[in-house]
Amino acid sequence: MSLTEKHCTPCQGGIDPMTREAAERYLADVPGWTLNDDATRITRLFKTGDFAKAQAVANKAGDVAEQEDHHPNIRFGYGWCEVEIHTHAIGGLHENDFIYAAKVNEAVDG
Ligand SMILES: C[C@H](O)[C@H](O)[C@H]1CNC2=NC(N)=NC(=O)C2=N1
Repeated sequence: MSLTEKHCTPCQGGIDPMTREAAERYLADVPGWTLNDDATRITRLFKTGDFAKAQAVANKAGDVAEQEDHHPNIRFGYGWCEVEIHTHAIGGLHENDFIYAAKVNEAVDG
C-alpha cells in the first residue's frame, strides 16, 4: 500500500522513534523532503514565486494536517513555504510523518 493510501494513526508515545536507516528508506517515497541532522524531523521547502502561492501551499499543508490529525510547523513568506513535521509524542519520526509528507506532496504537486 502506498503512503497516500494510508492514514496517520494516533501516536500516544511509549515507542521509540524510527532509526535514521528506516527514515532514509521512507524518504525515497517523499520527493523534495529532507531529513534533519539528527534524523528527528523532515522538512520540505517549497519555492513558489510569490506570496499568494506560498500562502496557498501553507493552507493545503494545514488542511492535510487537520484531515490526518497530524500537525506540522509551517512558515511562509514571499516566494517560499517551509513545512516541517515530526511526531511530538515520541520526539522523532514515525511512519505518520511520511504519510503526512506524501499527502502534502499529492495536495501541492498533484
Ligand atoms: C491524539 C492525537 O493523535 C495527537 O494529539 C496528535 C495530534 N497531532 C500531532 N501531530 C504531530 N506532529 N505529532 C503528534 O504527536 C501529534 N499528536
